[in-house]
Amino acid sequence: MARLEVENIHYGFGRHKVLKGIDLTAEDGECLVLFGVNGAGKSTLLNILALRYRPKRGSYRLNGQEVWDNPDYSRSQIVTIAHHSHLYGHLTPVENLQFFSAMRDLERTDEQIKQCVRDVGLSRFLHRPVKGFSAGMRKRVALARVLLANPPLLLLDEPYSALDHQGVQWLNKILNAYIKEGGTLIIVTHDPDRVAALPYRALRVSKGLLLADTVDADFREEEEMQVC
Ligand SMILES: Nc1ncnc2c1ncn2[C@@H]1O[C@H](COP(=O)(O)OP(=O)(O)OP(=O)(O)O)[C@@H](O)[C@H]1O
Repeated sequence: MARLEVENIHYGFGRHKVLKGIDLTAEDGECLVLFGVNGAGKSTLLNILALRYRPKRGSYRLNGQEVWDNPDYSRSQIVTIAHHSHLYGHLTPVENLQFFSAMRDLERTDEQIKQCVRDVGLSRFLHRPVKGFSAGMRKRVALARVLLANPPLLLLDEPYSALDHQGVQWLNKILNAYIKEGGTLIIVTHDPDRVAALPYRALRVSKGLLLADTVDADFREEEEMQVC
């Protein structure tokens, strides 16, 4: 369970100001989907929520606690799946998950770990090094970590990329169950069709701010890419 409260977050790279006063709240069992044009700042915001980037201004509280007061504990409450799946290529899915479990002090048994790998459709690949895997298979291994950790807060950056049709359906089933059990989920995607099966609140990162996604399509088409 995670209740997020973000207030007035600012973040930039050098002189390039990307986020200019982000306010965001998310409750237990809520799914937020972040949309926005390329370069709007969606991944930057996710990196802040994952405590990879520390904003110079603003506050970020998780269950009432300022995250930067105890960053190690805060990180232990979060699993992030970003563009790069952060797997060790020479290790098998089971070994990758054993390592992840040890790093997080999850104390999962080998059987629990194997079951998570089976649950993402990789039964035949339990003991093969990940370096030979396709992008979609790697994504499945990364998502097996979500099943293993069952974190209070889950941050997913383009989780559907590289997944086949069956993979998308399977992922949405897992995410629906996660939300129902009270997990808090934030997804970045460009594709509303992919998340249509989820009960979500749509937000849009635009011009450094986070807005309810009520802007009509004509306006969106006029939006320019916000790259520097
Ligand atoms: N490490 C970095 N160093 C410098 N500039 C960066 C860095 N990361 C992102 N930016 C810039 O910050 C802005 C926001 O990038 P970000 O990746 O957050 O956008 P995004 O909304 O996720 O885009 P996309 O939809 O293309 O993934 C862009 O202008 C980008 O060029």
